[in-house]
Amino acid sequence: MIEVRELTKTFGKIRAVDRLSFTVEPGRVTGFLGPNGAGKSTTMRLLLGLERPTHGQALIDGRPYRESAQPLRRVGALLDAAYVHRGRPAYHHLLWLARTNGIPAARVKEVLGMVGLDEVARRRCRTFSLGMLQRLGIAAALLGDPPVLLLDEPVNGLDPEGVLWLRTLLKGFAAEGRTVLVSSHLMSEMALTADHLVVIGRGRLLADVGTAEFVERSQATSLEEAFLRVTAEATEYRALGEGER
Ligand SMILES: Nc1ncnc2c1ncn2[C@@H]1O[C@H](COP(=O)(O)OP(=O)(O)OP(=O)(O)O)[C@@H](O)[C@H]1O
Repeated sequence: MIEVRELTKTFGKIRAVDRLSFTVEPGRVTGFLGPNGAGKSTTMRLLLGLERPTHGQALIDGRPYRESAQPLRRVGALLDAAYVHRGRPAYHHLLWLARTNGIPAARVKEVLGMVGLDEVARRRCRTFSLGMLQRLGIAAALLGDPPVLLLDEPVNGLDPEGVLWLRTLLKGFAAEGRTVLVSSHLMSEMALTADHLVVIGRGRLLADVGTAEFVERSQATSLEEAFLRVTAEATEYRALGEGER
């Protein structure tokens, strides 16, 4: 389980995450939504110990991620697909990750097959398209067969077959009782993939609710409409509040 408790992160005067609290339960896909700059990536970076909270806690199974001896076996994460050694072949990128986490080399071939990159595994990462890099990043996240997946906009750049494959994979993961947190701006895809949503705006929690209920509550006909309504209302409310102070 992922737990965020009263989490706050400021960068100078910018409050990227603002007293945010939510939990991500196992057994379902949780979509992490919010407009540009809402604080999704910062929250994920805090969960992975890549930033230190100004206040509050970001925990995975009750502990900070930094304390893991073999982190890839605990959490599979994809934050930025371009964050690879460009001169290294895809196979070696994964092999290096596997070796540092006590994962057998045979698993590298397995995940390359799972993400459909086996035929290009010996090519250097710099020759990869965005979609291929995303697949490589997902392969890295799957290496340790982790109980928790944390993916920041993994759908970007994937072709239609890749989008369907990822949707099936995430749902399958959740059905096995694992925990999945996935951010995306693609509302139609999130409507198909996510059972539950955590929606944030300007670092604050706007909704922590089932996907169907989120749409119903906003009296919208689609997730896109509900999302636009909820985030616009929050912006108006904040602007009003700030004007009154
Ligand atoms: N290292 C940093 N230094 C200064 N400001 C930062 C830093 N990282 C993030 N921010 C700011 O924090 C806020 C939240 O950014 P974040 O990237 O977490 O949002 P996001 O929801 O992931 O956005 P997007 O959907 O555009 O990816 C933004 O105002 C951003 O400019």
